[in-house]
Amino acid sequence: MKIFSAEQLYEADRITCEKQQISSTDLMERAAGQIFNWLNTRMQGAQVPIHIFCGIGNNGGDGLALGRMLINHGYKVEVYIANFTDKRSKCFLINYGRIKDVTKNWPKLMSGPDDFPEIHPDDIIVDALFGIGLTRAIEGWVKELVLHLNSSPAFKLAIDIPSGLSANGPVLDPEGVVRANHTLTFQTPKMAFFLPKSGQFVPYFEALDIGLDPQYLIETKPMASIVLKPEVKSFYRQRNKYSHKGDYGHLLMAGGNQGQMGAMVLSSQAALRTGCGLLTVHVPKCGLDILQTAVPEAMAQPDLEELTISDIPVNWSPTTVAVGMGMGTKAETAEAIKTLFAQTEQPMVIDADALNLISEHQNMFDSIPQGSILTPHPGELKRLVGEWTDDYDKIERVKQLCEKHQLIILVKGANTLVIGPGLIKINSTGNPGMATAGSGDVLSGMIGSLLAQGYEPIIAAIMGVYLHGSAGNMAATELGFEAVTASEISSRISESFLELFREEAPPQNSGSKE
Ligand SMILES: NC(=O)C1=CN([C@@H]2O[C@H](COP(=O)(O)OP(=O)(O)OC[C@H]3O[C@@H](n4cnc5c(N)ncnc54)[C@H](O)[C@@H]3O)[C@@H](O)[C@H]2O)[C@@H](O)CC1
Ligand SMILES: Nc1ncnc2c1ncn2[C@@H]1O[C@H](COP(=O)(O)OP(=O)(O)O)[C@@H](O)[C@H]1O
Ligand SMILES: [K+]
Repeated sequence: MKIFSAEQLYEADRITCEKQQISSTDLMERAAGQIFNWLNTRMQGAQVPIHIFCGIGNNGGDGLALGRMLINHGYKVEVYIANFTDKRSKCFLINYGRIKDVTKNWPKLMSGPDDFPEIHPDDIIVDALFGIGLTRAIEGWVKELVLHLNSSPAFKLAIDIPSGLSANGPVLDPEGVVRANHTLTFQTPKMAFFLPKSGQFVPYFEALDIGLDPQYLIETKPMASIVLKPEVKSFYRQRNKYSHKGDYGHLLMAGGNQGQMGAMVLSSQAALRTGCGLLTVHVPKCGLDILQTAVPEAMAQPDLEELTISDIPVNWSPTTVAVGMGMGTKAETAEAIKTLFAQTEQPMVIDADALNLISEHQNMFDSIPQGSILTPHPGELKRLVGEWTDDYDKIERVKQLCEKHQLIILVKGANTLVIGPGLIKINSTGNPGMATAGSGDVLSGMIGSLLAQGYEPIIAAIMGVYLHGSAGNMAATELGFEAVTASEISSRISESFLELFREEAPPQNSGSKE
């Protein structure tokens, strides 16, 4: 599913009106109609007071049009206008006129805190103050209005985007954002819904189809796209009946040091469960027995050193390499990584301490094989790209690094981003139970395994992240967030593959029909 910027959505609106020969007021009518259908399906005429708070732009116009539709269907509605300027949009004005035609209870013009209404906890608030046209933080008494709405426990439904959030820009003032319980957004989700600082304001959302021009939506390169099951399923490659283990790649996994051998155990198990044909682990001598006992399927190649990694021989040409898990950052390990990069051309997975070493020796960037996948957690990422000012600055820094060195870099967390040259993919699986020791090691093993099986690096990254999150979701469903451990995620990798091919139950009632 694509994510467009506010600018692209305005363009989509314009082209839609032009091609479908409708006015922007007609398009607003369609949009408000979808919100009405959604509410009407759920409320079935219930006389719960609905308070609609409108701004003076087109988001406010949506609120007015919705108010009229609800009034026409006998709902109990109060409409308020935050009358902070007389620069009202055309569609707002048309809908302001139209609502006056259907009720004697005209919208109440608010010009300060004295006009704020009391809201009963069981009422419903509709937030139509600002949409994607927000250009600056909400200030003055309108901000006080947002605080007033936020102080109410009433259910809050945001139209298009919670007021105070930018569609694709940083949060300007976290206090001045409506804390909506649910957001009904038009056509496609907004970037803000998926990034940590702004996503917290969008706990639940649904995208309502308002019939924007399909050609524009298909042909326009989005700023990002969300990875959903059908896409991952399309990547999956069936196994040939006559295939043998040599067809599924030989992964070399290097890492571990005294006290952190578990990371390698977790990665190895995850790699095997993800399907690579052969696995060789390279660990310091002290880890040999641990690996051989915990993961009997893997072959083990001991380092020359007892306690740490000092060389990673690849003269036997593994299909690919995953390096760094629990590896430590000793000087001899840095040398081993440098040699590994110099001797390897094919893309590899680079995680954890290998990333920390690269951060310490920035000249190593130039020798990382192109197409390699870097899997930093937030701390490692900060060391790689420096301190960022906001989520968008973080993405920009990662994008630049990807382009400069032709790499794929993950921004891990809720909605992990897979960023590659010219592309941002947003993962849709995963849960906070996965914020647990070793879950990143499982992910590296999975991606390394997919890479070894011949999936393109970008596909291996997208697929690995999706399946890892899906396995985590199954673990959380069965165990609850707190009891999710990396091993529990790993043991559900098989389920995550099977789930790709499970048929969905048909939707009950989407509420988004016209
Ligand atoms: N045909 C269309 O263009 C459609 C527009 N739609 C609605 O239109 C919305 C966008 O409408 P607008 O572009 O009119 O913008 P908004 O309604 O989001 O904002 C209104 C105006 O407020 C001003 N403003 C921005 N930040 C402010 C601040 N902090 N304090 C005070 N004033 C501020 C801006 O000049 C902006 O134009 C969408 O989010 C959606 O709800 C929908 O009806 C779908 C169709
Ligand atoms: N709140 C969250 N929601 C979803 N996934 C999460 C969340 N927190 C962490 N994760 C996932 O868990 C993994 C954690 O990786 P990482 O921090 O590298 O773990 P470790 O270093 O312990 O192996 C990542 O894949 C990340 O996306
Ligand atoms: K809004």
